[in-house]
Amino acid sequence: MAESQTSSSTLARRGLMFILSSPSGAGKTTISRMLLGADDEIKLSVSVTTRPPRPGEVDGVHYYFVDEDEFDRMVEEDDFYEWAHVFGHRYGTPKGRIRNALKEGQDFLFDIDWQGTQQLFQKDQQDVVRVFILPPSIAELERRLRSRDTDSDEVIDARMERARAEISHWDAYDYVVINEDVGGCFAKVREILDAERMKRQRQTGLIPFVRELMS
Ligand SMILES: Nc1nc2c(ncn2[C@@H]2O[C@H](COP(=O)(O)OP(=O)(O)O)[C@@H](O)[C@H]2O)c(=O)[nH]1
Ligand SMILES: Nc1ncnc2c1ncn2[C@@H]1O[C@H](COP(=O)(O)OP(=O)(O)O)[C@@H](O)[C@H]1O
Repeated sequence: MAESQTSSSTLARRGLMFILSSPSGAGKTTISRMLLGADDEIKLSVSVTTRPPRPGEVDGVHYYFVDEDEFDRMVEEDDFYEWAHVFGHRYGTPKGRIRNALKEGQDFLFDIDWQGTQQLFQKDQQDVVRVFILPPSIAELERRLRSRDTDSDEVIDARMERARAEISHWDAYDYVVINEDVGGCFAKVREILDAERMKRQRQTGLIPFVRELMS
């Protein structure tokens, strides 16, 4: 078969900003890590935080851990796409090289809260895909936070206090997935990502491809 100038399997496309949010403990970190492990085309947007690292968290991989002064400096120098106060700490999305990489077809995963989601959406509606993960019940949410064994009782109580407020933002998302069993939830999140990649507007290589088909 003669090789065509434009192959359908290598069509250029614009990258997307794939946001996963949930009340704390519902499983977004678990799903994020599964997605990053399974899919080479998506990279984590590593946030900057003033929260201390949890055991096993690596600076520059899970977060950039900074002190209050460093965070202030980054705010002053306009280094953030968005930032927010969450659970008494500050979290922000650094600008880095995201804009240019999107043009080159790189996808980014954002594990950020509803405030950050709103800000990113206002800045860049066409590239943002918003997914909200819900726990199957409040009792299970609390069980998961306790079983994770990373936070004190006080911190867990504060996270549970906030859970209802966080859940109330569910309708500001494009997709809502209930994380009952991890495998099922992960499969649904992947389907969403795959379908969003196929959106006509994102497939920038379609115009020359179709032109060639029709010529
Ligand atoms: N707005 C915003 N929220 C963030 C960012 N990074 C993390 N978060 C959110 O901050 C909250 C607390 O995160 P974390 O301390 O890692 O605990 P988690 O709830 O167990 O994931 C979560 O809702 C995250 O989605 C960020 O860069 N911007
Ligand atoms: N579907 C699930 N069933 C049971 N446990 C889960 C499920 N999803 C996540 N977990 C566990 O619940 C805890 C909280 O999940 P995590 O991904 O850290 O949540 P988040 O990032 O939303 O705070 C972790 O110990 C994780 O292993």
